[in-house]
Amino acid sequence: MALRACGFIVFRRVANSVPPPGNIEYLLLQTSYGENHWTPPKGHVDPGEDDLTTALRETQEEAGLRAEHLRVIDSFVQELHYEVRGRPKEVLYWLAELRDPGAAVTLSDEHQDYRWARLEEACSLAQYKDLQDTLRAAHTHLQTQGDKL
Ligand SMILES: Nc1nc2c(ncn2[C@@H]2O[C@H](COP(=O)(O)OP(=O)(O)OP(=O)(O)OP(=O)(O)OC[C@H]3O[C@@H](n4cnc5c(=O)[nH]c(N)nc54)[C@H](O)[C@@H]3O)[C@@H](O)[C@H]2O)c(=O)[nH]1
Repeated sequence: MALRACGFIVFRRVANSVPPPGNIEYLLLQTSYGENHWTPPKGHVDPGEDDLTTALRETQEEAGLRAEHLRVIDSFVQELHYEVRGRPKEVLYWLAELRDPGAAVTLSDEHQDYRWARLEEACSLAQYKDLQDTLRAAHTHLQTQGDKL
C-alpha cells in the first residue's frame, strides 16, 4: 500500500505596490534531515485520520500555524505520486491562505529553515517537477478564481 501524506500550500498576500497575483508568496520548509529538501508543510496520515485533519495537524506541527490562522481553499487539491525508498507515496495538497500575513512561522526539529517565496523562487526551491507543477497550478487557480475565493 502506498504511503499517504497530506498538507497545505500555504500562501500569503503581502501589501506592496505589486498587483495580484505578483504579491503572493508561498511557504516552503527545508528539512533538517536527508537531502535538506524543500516542500510545503505536509506529513503522513495517522491511522483513522481524515486527510484534511492530517493537513491541519502537520501544518501546526511543522510551521506552528493553526486552523484559525488559515483560510482553507478546498476548491483546489492536487495529488502527487512518487517513490520514497522503493515505496510508492501519494501526497495531497490543498491551498490555504494565511489570514494575517505577519503571523510568525515556528519550525519543529524536522525543519531547519523556511522561506516565503514568490512563484519562481518557490519553484526553484521545490526542485521536483511535480511539485513545481503543483505550485504553478495553485498560482493559476488563484489568478483565475481570485474574485470568487
Ligand atoms: N534522519 C532521517 N529521517 C527521515 C528521513 N526521511 C524521513 N525521515 C523522518 O520522517 C519524518 C517526516 O515525517 P512526516 O513529516 O510525517 O512525513 P513527510 O512530510 O511525508 O516527510 P518525508 O521527509 O518523509 O517525506 P518527503 O518530503 O516526501 O521526502 C521523501 C523523499 O521524497 C522526495 N520528494 C520529496 N518531495 C517530493 C515531491 O514533491 N516530488 C517528488 N517527485 N519527490 C519528492 C525526496 O527525494 C525526499 O528525499 C521526519 O521527522 C524524520 O524523522 C531521512 O532521510 N533521514
